[in-house]
Amino acid sequence: MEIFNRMEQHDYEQLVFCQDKSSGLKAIICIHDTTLGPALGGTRMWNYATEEEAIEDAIRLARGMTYKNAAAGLNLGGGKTVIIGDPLKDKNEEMFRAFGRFIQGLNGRYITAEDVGTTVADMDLIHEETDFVTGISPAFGSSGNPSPVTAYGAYIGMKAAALEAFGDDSLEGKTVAVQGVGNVAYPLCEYLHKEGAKLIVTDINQDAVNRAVEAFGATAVAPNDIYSQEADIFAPCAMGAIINDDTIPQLKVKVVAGSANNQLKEERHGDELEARGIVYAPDFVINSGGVINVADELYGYNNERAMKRVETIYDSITKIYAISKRDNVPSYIAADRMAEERIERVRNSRTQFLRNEHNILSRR
Ligand SMILES: NC(=O)c1ccc[n+]([C@@H]2O[C@H](COP(=O)([O-])OP(=O)(O)OC[C@H]3O[C@@H](n4cnc5c(N)ncnc54)[C@H](O)[C@@H]3O)[C@@H](O)[C@H]2O)c1
Ligand SMILES: CC(C)C[C@H](N)C(=O)O
Repeated sequence: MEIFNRMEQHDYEQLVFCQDKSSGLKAIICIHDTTLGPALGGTRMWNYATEEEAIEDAIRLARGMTYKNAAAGLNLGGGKTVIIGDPLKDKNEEMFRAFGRFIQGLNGRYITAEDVGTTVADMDLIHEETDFVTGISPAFGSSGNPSPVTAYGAYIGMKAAALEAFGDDSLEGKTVAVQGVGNVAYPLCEYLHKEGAKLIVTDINQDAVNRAVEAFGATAVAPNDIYSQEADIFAPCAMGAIINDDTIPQLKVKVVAGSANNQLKEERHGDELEARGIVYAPDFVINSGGVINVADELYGYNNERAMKRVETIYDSITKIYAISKRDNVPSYIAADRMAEERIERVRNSRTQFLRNEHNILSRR
């Protein structure tokens, strides 16, 4: 990979490689854009097959956070970290503390939180070394695990998408095919079950599947069969790039709405969904509940204030469909525009000179 060429696409600011031999830490922090504020984005731990795959994931996820934070109205830029390793086997205290020191070295340009493969306990270890971490234990006055809040945001975002597709936002009697029943999707299934939706679930982890079958009477299917189910809604809640040339022709649903990041393998797959009349709820908007919740910690966590902002996901998804119709563009483009316009407006208003400790007037 030509790293600088790759960074020039979409104008990435910084890529940081962190290595600590004694703990086995191999982490890549990517800061995409800090126009709106410090880059906030989670840390993913995953057993990547190659370093290139890990870099690519960090890069794609970091840009997603820029758009997510901008669209959510947060004063935060976008970044993300990937740690190379198996979260079930390779974690240790020293690793997360070493990682915390690398974050501290960035002096607030990057703030972390949970993502796939990391937990509140991991964030607490990072917190031993730096304050630039969120999603730490409620015992510290923090918001804890963001996943249940992400799930709530995904649920109300799905209702907004249902309104667009079916003319009614009720999910009662609708069949939802859920891919991955992990930290976000399990509480999402709980909301759906409570509303009377029928659930079809899959996961590569059989225990996760069994839990959902027992708790919600869900129908279990094999991982590769989830795309072709006779369902109303497909909820991707596992990994990215699952809306692609192989899966789109299998879809029989009217809505794609789930928590996974980077659902579209390429942008043209968003065009393809639109061409098939499938209502797509743009991922970085529908899954922004978690970051909205952890970002509130930066002001001194207030659950009521955070949840009020999470509620706006419904209106944001509705607004995206309105922009999509007004501008005659697919919903993923409408969502991108919403985020990009905010970043550009702030970028332009930041051109005035502001005196601080590091400029030409600092000794005056
Ligand atoms: N946790 C959050 O607050 C949050 C916020 C925003 C976005 N997201 C995104 O939502 C998605 C899920 O996050 P999570 O925190 O629930 O992660 P998780 O690891 O708890 O759950 C993911 C589940 O997907 C399963 N899975 C992985 N690959 C699969 C496949 N090919 N087929 C079926 N199942 C598969 C895993 O076994 C796991 O049970 C991720 O893309 C994450 O980036 C999470
Ligand atoms: C909680 C967040 C900071 C990170 C979350 N994993 C996301 O992708 O939005």
